[in-house]
Amino acid sequence: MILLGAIADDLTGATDLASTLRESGMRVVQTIGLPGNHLALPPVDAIVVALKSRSIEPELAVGQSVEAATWLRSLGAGKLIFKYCSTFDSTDRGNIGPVADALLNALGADLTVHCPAFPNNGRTVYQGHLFVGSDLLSESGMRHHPITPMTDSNLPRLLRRQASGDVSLVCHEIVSQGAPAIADAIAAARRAGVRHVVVDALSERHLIDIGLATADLVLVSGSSGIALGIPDSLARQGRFTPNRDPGELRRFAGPSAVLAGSCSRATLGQIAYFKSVPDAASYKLDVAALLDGRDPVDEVMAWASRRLGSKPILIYASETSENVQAILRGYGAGAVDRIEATLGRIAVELHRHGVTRFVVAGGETSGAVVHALGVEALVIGPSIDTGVPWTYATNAKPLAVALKSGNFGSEDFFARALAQQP
Ligand SMILES: Nc1ncnc2c1ncn2[C@@H]1O[C@H](COP(=O)(O)OP(=O)(O)O)[C@@H](O)[C@H]1O
Ligand SMILES: O=C(O)[C@@H](O)C(=O)COP(=O)(O)O
Repeated sequence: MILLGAIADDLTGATDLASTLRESGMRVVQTIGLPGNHLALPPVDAIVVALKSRSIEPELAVGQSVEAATWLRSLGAGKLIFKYCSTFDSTDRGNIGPVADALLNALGADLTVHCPAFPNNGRTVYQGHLFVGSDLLSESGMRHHPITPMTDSNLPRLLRRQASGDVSLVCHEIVSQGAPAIADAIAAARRAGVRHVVVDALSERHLIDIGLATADLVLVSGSSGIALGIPDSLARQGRFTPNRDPGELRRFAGPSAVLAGSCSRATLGQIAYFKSVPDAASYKLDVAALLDGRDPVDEVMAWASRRLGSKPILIYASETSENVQAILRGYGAGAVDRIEATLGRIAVELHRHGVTRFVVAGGETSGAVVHALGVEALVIGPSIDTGVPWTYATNAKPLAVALKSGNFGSEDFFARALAQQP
């Protein structure tokens, strides 16, 4: 039996949430999609189901999310989290509003809260407006996102366009008074027939208070920040005792490797830093040659096998956004799938050559790599950086993976991750 279930709309977002729960003393497993019945799981307090539902058709996202919710409830989860991106990645068609509505219906619940704030990564909500650092969401890089361009920062307005039922705001003036004031405001919203309540949050303190104030809600939604207060609120209800070591660092013998397909600014900085580390070796895939039909895997493996075990290695396809745009103009949108598939095949070859620890940069890239490696579920270990833990495959021979959302991690992330797993 589990206490808590979560449905995440992407893989690295799921890992981010799972890591937040683990940091509060929960034993957590993340499944890659909805697992089959055969999957054997260790005893855990929470399960996070990582879907890939952020940008698929709303009907599909709704179907998969409800199926995941039904499974999590059948395992005993008394409370569910719907995790989406801290930049509220969605369009007027969804998928945040439709999925939240469908989950409310499936759970027989009347109201949920929404809070994408993630203060540690600069995402805050003030008067219902989402900020990325000091910029409104609509003035951040997210306004140019290729699939979910965010041109409005007003969360209640965004939700009114996507969801059914009334939307209201619990603003900073109330949130800053603490959990009882937030709970009163939510109760008033419920009496007024509101279905979706956006809650301001500028700090982790606010998020913890929101967790305490929503103890009786069966569904909460937001970024990983929404989970900060939940273990504590379950503990206060006498339902959870934090584990002293909820997912220890596991050390596996064998070499390690970094694979990067993310082209985000943070990842490009991490690659540049890694290349400056004495003794580290890096290999840049010739993406144009790959897309012209030359298979690079044998060449990469010849390069890697000379270094495996003696040096930390990085293999990457990542490029600046101008170069990526040029590749996409030249080779079409299908290019990204071929790059992802190639990194997946390289991961399989490296694993066959004894690599037991992978650091992977990029949400889609991580999906391709864990899929290629046949990973079905990951036990969550200690965090390397905000939102990025070491994780351990439950069904493969010794295999540790650190899946990094493109935007996450400090400059020395790769080197630091590998240093934790010497
Ligand atoms: N040189 C390149 N040119 C074009 N696309 C690339 C290149 N390198 C990687 N990609 C693709 O860019 C995408 C990056 O997305 P993702 O892995 O989700 O990273 P992030 O988390 O930063 O968004 C992947 O689909 C990857 O295959
Ligand atoms: O909430 C967040 O910012 C992350 O958990 C997340 O979902 C990141 O998504 P990608 O940037 O698409 O990896």
